[in-house]
Amino acid sequence: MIYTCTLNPSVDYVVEAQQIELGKLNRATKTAYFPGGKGINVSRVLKRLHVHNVALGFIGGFTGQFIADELKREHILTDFIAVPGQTRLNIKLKGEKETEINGAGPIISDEHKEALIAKIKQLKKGDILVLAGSLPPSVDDTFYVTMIEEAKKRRVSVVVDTSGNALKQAIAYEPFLLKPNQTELGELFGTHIHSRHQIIEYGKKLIDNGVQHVIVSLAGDGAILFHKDVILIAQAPKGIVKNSVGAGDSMVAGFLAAYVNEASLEEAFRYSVAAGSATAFSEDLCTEEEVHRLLGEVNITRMEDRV
Ligand SMILES: Nc1ncnc2c1ncn2[C@@H]1O[C@H](COP(=O)(O)OP(=O)(O)OP(=O)(O)O)[C@@H](O)[C@H]1O
Ligand SMILES: O=P(O)(O)OC[C@@]1(O)O[C@H](CO)[C@@H](O)[C@@H]1O
Repeated sequence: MIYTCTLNPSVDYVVEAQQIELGKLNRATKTAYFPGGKGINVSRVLKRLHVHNVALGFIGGFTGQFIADELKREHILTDFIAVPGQTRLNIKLKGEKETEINGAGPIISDEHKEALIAKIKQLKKGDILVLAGSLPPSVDDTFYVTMIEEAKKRRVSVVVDTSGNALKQAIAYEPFLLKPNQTELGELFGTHIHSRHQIIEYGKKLIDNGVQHVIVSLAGDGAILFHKDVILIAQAPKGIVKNSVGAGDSMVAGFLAAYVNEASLEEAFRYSVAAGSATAFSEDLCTEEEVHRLLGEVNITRMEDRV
């Protein structure tokens, strides 16, 4: 079974306006609410690709209830821990550019943290645990390490899609998959990445440190996959971007969906990039139909074998 864990879910409030001027009254042309947070997005895309999964994490208040209701409506299994306070509301402004304002999230007590660890202790060999998104302010960034340690004791494969220190600490545990974007890859090594050459250099370093698969996502420029001696470079399909929120999460879901269906590495990567782009070209997350439509448009080349 695949479990996703979103410590800090969100209701994503998408607001479209022709132009947005700070300090003025702006009128929206369109608004929408989506259940969000990175792990929840992974769960929603997995489900659309017919892969059963369970969404774990902390939810609270009317915003948390909205998430639980929406996932139920989509027939996604959940095992959330209800906490006092409100799940955050993240604003996604779509004017000439995309601007995001993400909330902080509720306070999580030690008792609730322990309740989540108890759920991780129930996982079994062969399960996959996806740890995705930021931590609420009251949760120390070593909390991911605690979860990873419990998962690894039980031979559960761990996927990590977060940033900052939490991501850095995860590397020592040789996760199954990391999906940093270019900025996050640079942050991992305390640098800014400006060239393809640097992406290759630092991607290889992650593999040399024991990470099993690394996908560096490059938005409209596609992605690069690293695994053992293999480096695959994908060009993203071209299209009109409607909402890139969740594109990275869709990549993780696409890769896992193909992996559990025993696709080859190249096919899993193709599926991953198609899912990311299908989400970028959609208002909500991708549909299976759109992913399949884009598969043939993902061009993958192999870099010569690593020495
Ligand atoms: N403009 C675009 N055109 C085509 N594909 C895109 C575009 N933006 C994103 N994608 C697809 O989505 C994938 C992930 O995008 P990106 O690198 O922006 O992830 P991210 O930074 O993790 O995003 P997020 O945090 O919003 O989920 C890309 O590798 C690509 O396949
Ligand atoms: O604040 P975090 O946890 O880093 O990111 C949260 C978030 O921006 O990520 C998802 C898209 O990847 C959105 O659904 C959500 O609002």
